[in-house]
Amino acid sequence: MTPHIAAKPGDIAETVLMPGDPYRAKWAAETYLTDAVCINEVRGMLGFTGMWNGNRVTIMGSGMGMPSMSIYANELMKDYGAQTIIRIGSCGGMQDDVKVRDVVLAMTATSTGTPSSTIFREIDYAPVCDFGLLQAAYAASQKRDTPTHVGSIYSSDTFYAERNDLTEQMIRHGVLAVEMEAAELYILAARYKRRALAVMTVSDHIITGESLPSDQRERTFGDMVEIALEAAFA
Ligand SMILES: O=P(O)(O)O[C@H]1O[C@H](CO)[C@@H](O)[C@H]1O
Ligand SMILES: O=c1cc[nH]c(=O)[nH]1
Repeated sequence: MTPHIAAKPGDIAETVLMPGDPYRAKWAAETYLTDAVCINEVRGMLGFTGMWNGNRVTIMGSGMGMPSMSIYANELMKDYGAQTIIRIGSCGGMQDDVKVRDVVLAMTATSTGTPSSTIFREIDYAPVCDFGLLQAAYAASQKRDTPTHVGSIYSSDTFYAERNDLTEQMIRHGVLAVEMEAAELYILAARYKRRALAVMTVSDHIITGESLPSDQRERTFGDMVEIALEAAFA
């Protein structure tokens, strides 16, 4: 047990899928896992362990933002031995050809800083995903009709951005989408020598202003869950 996770040692699988939303975790576990058991309810951060295609998987919320992701990813990697964490998130499209409901695979995540920034001092560290997971996720995506984009994303500290100039620079430099957790997840995976990837569905569009309702963000992003599961066990 840790301050934020009540699961017993062994209750959490080596492979963990993490949406920000704990109720997306519940939906994904009910939809894709067999014999799923709830392994955490502390602070409402629901987590479930079950089986997918003969493989043991945990699906657990990370909360919103990098400080929250940092707490859960640290405890999962350090105290529960998680070897692979795949974020299954929503994101805001930042390019004209990245449409709502498309899938984004994040090779790297830019930020203005993460909870880990202080240890890097003057280094502008470049967080990067696990290449094997990325390859496998891309292969899984190509078996589906949903358009999938691979490239860089922006891990922001704000959902309601006030700095339009930063958004403009991200768009100008080809950043595909904005979300709020991947950069810190990639940094922690590098530190603990584990595998990480962010697989996301576009829920909003920064240029067009489109926005899906909360029930769709919670329960309809199945392609990304399937891609993440296939990639984890490829
Ligand atoms: O849908 P999730 O996985 O929470 O991801 C995105 O949605 C939240 C903001 O609405 C942030 O956590 C952002 O990263
Ligand atoms: O962080 C996020 C997530 C979804 N959509 C956004 O615009 N931002």
